[in-house]
Amino acid sequence: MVLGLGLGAAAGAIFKASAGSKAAVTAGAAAVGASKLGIAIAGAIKIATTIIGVSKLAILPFLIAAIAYYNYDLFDPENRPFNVPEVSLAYDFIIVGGGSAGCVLASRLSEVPHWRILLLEAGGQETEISDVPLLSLYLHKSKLDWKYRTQPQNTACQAMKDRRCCWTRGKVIGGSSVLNTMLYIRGNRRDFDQWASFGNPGWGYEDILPYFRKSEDQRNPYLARNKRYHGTGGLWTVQDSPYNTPLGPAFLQAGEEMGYDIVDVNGEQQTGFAFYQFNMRRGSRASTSKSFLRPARLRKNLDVAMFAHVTKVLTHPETKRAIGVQFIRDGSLQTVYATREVILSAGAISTPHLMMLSGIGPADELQRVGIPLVQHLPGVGQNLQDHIAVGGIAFLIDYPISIVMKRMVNINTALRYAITEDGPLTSSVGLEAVAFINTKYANASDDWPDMSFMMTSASVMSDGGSQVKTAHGLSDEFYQEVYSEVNDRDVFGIFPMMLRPKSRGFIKLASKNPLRYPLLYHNYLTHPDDVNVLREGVKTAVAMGETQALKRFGARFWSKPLPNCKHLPQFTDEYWDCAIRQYTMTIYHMSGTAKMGPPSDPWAVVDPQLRVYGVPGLRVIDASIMPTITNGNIHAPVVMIAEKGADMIKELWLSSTQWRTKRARSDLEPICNVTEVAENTLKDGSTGS
Ligand SMILES: Cc1cc2nc3c(=O)[nH]c(=O)nc-3n(C[C@H](O)[C@H](O)[C@H](O)COP(=O)(O)OP(=O)(O)OC[C@H]3O[C@@H](n4cnc5c(N)ncnc54)[C@H](O)[C@@H]3O)c2cc1C
Repeated sequence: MVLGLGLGAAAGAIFKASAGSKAAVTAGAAAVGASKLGIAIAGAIKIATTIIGVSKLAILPFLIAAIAYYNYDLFDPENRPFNVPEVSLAYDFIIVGGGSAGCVLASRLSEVPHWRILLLEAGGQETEISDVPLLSLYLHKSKLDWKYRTQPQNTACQAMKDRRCCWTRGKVIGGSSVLNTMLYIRGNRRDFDQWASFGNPGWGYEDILPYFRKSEDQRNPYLARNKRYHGTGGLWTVQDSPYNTPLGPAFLQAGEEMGYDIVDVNGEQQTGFAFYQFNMRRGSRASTSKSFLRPARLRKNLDVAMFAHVTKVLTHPETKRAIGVQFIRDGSLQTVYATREVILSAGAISTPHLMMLSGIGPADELQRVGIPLVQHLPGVGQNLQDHIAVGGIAFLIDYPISIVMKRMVNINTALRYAITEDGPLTSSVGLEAVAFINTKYANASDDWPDMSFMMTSASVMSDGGSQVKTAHGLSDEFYQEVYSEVNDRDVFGIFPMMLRPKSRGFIKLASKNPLRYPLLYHNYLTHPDDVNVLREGVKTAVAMGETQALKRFGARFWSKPLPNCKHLPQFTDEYWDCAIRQYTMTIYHMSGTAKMGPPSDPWAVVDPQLRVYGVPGLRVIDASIMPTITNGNIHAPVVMIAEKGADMIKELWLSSTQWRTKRARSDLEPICNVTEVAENTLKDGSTGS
């Protein structure tokens, strides 16, 4: 029906809608004129529908028209970052990858007015749709996603097409923070104390806690009162979801029934149940691009170049110093130089990939594909860690209260989202509450739980087998047999997520062609302890459906036997051991592929200052540096790493004698002479393929 209205009519309908709540918008609209506004709305609709595909969601044009009208860009004080058409010959710092970490770095480093910063990002701008929390699953497999798939393996993801897990990654300014579900979880103090104990001074919990507080703008006054753990006034908003179903409080009551406390999971004690804290601002996504980069967009010393695919880090042939990068943009191979540092923030897949393409990595692996060795570092691409959960653990209920997409996405909810910034569209795909609990394999007195429950007022069948199934890459046969008969029914779901996996995957090169994706080996559930913990997690999740708090809604576990496990008696350990290998769900927390460690650790790729061993002038600052994955969703720790990384860079360059001496001569003079470096590099052929 909405599509039938057509673009003009949809926009027209919006113009007629009551405009009262945003005075500034109304006043501004008069000044700009309806025709310009109409053009802008049409433009927004075109961009967003091209990216997502209009056939997927009939409401899309109307929703975008509403958002574009009520949040009209011209009046947004924090508009999108500029995309420079050309980059200069050289910058002080080049940041590769404008994702979660890259945007934080660009913002923090450009605070130093005499530094020139370049941020190179392979993707383009965010869209109106990527702002809408309920619709994030529509971004998977869209143009904003790199669409990685792992190599087929027998240990997990057996229910997926070709037995390959889908590893969604953001290809857009803001990176995976534009596609994620915005859950704000810092992890456990023991994670960081363990990092320090591995030989990484400065990374203990008390060292890193100030960096969590620094970025945070906690909008829940009750949580914000606790100033030891929470910050206010930072660039990154953390708020409660504006929309919860009655299932949200029921999850917490169920937790109490099970003997757990209601806690602030980012505070003193992690073990317990809580409502999620979200990186949202006024009900919309607070990506790192929006939160960190937009406030810096007018800085003269910061250039952001989008659609720039970096293919190689250039190193000096004698000193091995990183001196610049090559990238493909507008169909041509370009070179740009860094006079101080190149920083890799391309994420846990692309960062090790780029290192190997540049000759930095395991010598035998580079030799295999014919890349000349610059620095042998066996740990590059190894130590790959991720959090996995079991998908499809769903409970039918008797009341029409859960997130059923058909019911939730309509003109009313679109207007509610655009005008009052709340309603079902502000729900992050139904995620309402979180639990950190102990299976029998954890020591409960440690407050270092080994299992997290992500509790949702929806599940895989809540959109009738369309987008969730596609996002997770489930095969048609599997979905059809297990879930199709409960399409669009009211349900809730629990994703039991194993927190400290012992299995380790790896990444290797498919070829020396930089545009070919690397080969990804997840190795999920190859360690028997992981199987034990995940199995116990599933059993506890199923048992949780038996609590009074959830039984009140008529909760009953959807126990259709899984195709490959039918031969095993249901509810036995053998059955669960089979089941967890079917609908194995990544929580998209790839990390650890360029791990931080002391020089004595042969697998360490970066030192505790995040500098790459053996390659001066090159740092890695993103999820790759985690020695071990943190105990919870990892986005907040990635932002913390970037905040700390930026400070370490400032400490080095703003305090070093070298810098001060140079600075005395001229504030703008770089450490090395760009033209000289460029000429030498070209002469010795380092810029070649
Ligand atoms: C679907 C999804 C849901 C998630 N949900 C949550 C959640 O709710 N809570 C949570 O804590 N965590 C969540 N995560 C994880 C979290 O978002 C990521 O761990 C985090 O964003 C990683 O940050 P990063 O900076 O390491 O990488 P990214 O944010 O992925 O940034 C890497 C950037 O580099 C760019 N890039 C890559 N290669 C190149 C190249 N060759 N040239 C130029 N640019 C390049 C990419 O396009 C991207 O913008 C989720 C992730 C996904 C994908």
